Amino acid sequence: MTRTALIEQIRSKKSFLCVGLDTDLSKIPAHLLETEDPIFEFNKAIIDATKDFCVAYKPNNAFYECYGVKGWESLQKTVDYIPENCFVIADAKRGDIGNTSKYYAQTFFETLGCDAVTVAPYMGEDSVTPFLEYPDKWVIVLALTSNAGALDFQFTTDAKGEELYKKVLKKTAQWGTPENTMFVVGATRAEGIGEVRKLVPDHFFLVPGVGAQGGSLEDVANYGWNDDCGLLVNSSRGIIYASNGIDFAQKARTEAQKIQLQMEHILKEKGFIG
Ligand SMILES: O=c1ccn([C@@H]2O[C@H](COP(=O)(O)O)[C@@H](O)[C@H]2O)c(=O)[nH]1
Repeated sequence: MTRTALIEQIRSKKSFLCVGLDTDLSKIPAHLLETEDPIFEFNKAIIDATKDFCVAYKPNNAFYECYGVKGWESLQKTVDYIPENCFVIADAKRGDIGNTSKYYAQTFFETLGCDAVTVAPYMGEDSVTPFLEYPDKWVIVLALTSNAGALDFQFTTDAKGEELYKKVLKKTAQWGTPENTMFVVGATRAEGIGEVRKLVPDHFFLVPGVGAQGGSLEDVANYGWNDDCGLLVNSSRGIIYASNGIDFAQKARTEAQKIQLQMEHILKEKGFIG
């Protein structure tokens, strides 16, 4: 999906919500466990229930790969089921020497058919550029993450007092363009989002950390907004596990709609939609 098409989806759905498909067999309703493919059946119901309120879905690979071939099949069926007008992110956090990254790119863009894949940039330019060779596909670089461990490396400073995450941003932004590169910035780091926005004013951010991790949507919008919205805000557990009963899909729909309405309000306030 192109940037223009993504922006158009945000305008028409009045939403910049990404629903995270972190589908955990120990958390899904018991009745689904009796089906042939419980992960896919759960995802299918969640997608049907939330597709009116979000512009993106983000399956996290860990929840699928742990089941081997069967997990990959559930993932492939899920990606194939996601409507055409939704942006699909493989949250796989890959990146390796160039000739290996090339095959990761093939996996997520050609075989699986996702629009974007998350990449850890620690191995540098040759580990990221193979993902940038696909037209209309995206690399989403980990920049400032939402977890406690972000403090271990990302905020460490050099002799001039510059934090590592800022160096990573400045460098990785040069490898691609705002048409094929996004950055992961955690919602739990509101002021950090503002710092990142200063360095990369034009790029989209994928922002995990609202909902279960406690980040604030208002803060994200205040610090991370740009003229094209520039934000895809993810919530996984807060939506998909709103209930673990028979009503799970309906409850997920209600949660997604709640966030979409807050987003609509923000989009109006910013003058992005009428
Ligand atoms: O900094 C990061 C990068 C990735 N994630 C991922 O996003 C979702 C968040 O799930 P919630 O249930 O909404 O907390 C999950 O897949 C993480 O692996 C992140 O949280 N922070």
